[in-house]
Amino acid sequence: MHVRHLTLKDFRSYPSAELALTPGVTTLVGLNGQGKTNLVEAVGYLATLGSHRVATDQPLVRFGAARAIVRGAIVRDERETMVELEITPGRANRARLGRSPVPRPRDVLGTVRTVLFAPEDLALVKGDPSERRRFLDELLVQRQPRWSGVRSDYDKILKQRNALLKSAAPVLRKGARRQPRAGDPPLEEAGESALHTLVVWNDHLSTVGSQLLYARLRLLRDLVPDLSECYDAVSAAASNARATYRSSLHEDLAKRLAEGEVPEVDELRAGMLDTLEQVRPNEIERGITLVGPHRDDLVLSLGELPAKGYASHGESWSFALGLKLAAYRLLRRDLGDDPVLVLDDVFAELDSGRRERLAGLVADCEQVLITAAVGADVPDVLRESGTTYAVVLGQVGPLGEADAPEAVEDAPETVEAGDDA
Ligand SMILES: Nc1ncnc2c1ncn2[C@@H]1O[C@H](COP(=O)(O)OP(=O)(O)OP(=O)(O)O)[C@@H](O)[C@H]1O
Repeated sequence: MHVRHLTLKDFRSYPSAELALTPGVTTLVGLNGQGKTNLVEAVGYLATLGSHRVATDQPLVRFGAARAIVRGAIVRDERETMVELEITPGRANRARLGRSPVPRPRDVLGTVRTVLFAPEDLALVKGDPSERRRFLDELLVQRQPRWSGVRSDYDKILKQRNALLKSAAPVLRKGARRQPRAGDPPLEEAGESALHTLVVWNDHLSTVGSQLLYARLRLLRDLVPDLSECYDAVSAAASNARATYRSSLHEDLAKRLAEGEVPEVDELRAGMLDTLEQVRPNEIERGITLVGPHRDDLVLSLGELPAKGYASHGESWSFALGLKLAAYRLLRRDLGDDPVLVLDDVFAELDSGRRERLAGLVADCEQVLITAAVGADVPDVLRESGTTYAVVLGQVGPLGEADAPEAVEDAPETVEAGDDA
């Protein structure tokens, strides 16, 4: 698939912009702060309803404007679909597919799929577990959009359960060490009722949580062989790069998951319920849910060593890139179609060997969107086979022969993108 046309209205720094795109490689070159990343971020938003740079929508709306619009014409199997998202912070976002509004923005997921690699992805290796969970879950949703609903259900249940743990802590403490069984002496009424409510939330949490966990484990099983290959291809080393699942379930089950086993959903659900019972006093003490996919992690390792804390800077880059390229391959295989590959500000961070090898790996992708402050950082093989634009103060124009930053500053005319004309 590819994006044929991108329209922005009050998105980031753009009052308005129209950008025509073609299959193959498009490189956007410009000095810092000119609006290159804003353009590819918009493409990513169409695919994920989120940004790789910020967790909320507010910064995506041009400062002073009330709402932003991102619209893309997406071509897949020679059929074109228009997808439009209206971003209104503080209110429900709206979406259209073709000419028709859809009930919820997430109904457009799957129209365009992207794999985006950016400097922020270094956090996949060096950052908190939440970064790796997000990577897995976003890939899950790109693979099968219905997981977006499951994720959101899980988050809602978790929120409610945490609220209960906090609000009912004093009464729950009294019954914390007790399993409610027939014949037990009664707790005082409030404690009894809170405990039963907690048991109901355990049920919801484990039902939805086990589905999410199962989906993650299957995804990981499919991703790992490509991860090792992609890492080696980028770094030209035989590294044995691996990713294993670290679960918050009880030790026996967690050990099996770490070994790559994917038990049935029912077993995961039972394991989650058991573990919730075990940790109940601790949960009540702390007022948070300690078991479930939201507490899990992905352990990345190179040979015998964990990547986090041990991998060099270059190795960490290769690892993050390996994960993203593996995600690309997985989606390509699953969909029988290429997602749009976005490489945002990546080449400047890589040594020349990694640049050239990455170029070789992505040259056959249906559409690759690249941003770079210095055009010369992007391997010739990519720039020569595709189109290069200069981005200057939010204007996108032809670059011509030269690609030095000075030349970008002097880019003569602009096409397609412009002010609020
Ligand atoms: N919501 C917003 N409203 C107005 N301007 C914004 C908004 N968000 C970001 N900007 C501005 O957009 C400009 C361009 O940002 P962008 O990240 O696209 O630059 P870039 O060309 O990719 O630069 P770099 O090479 O440094 O990564 C920045 O100067 C930033 O201040």
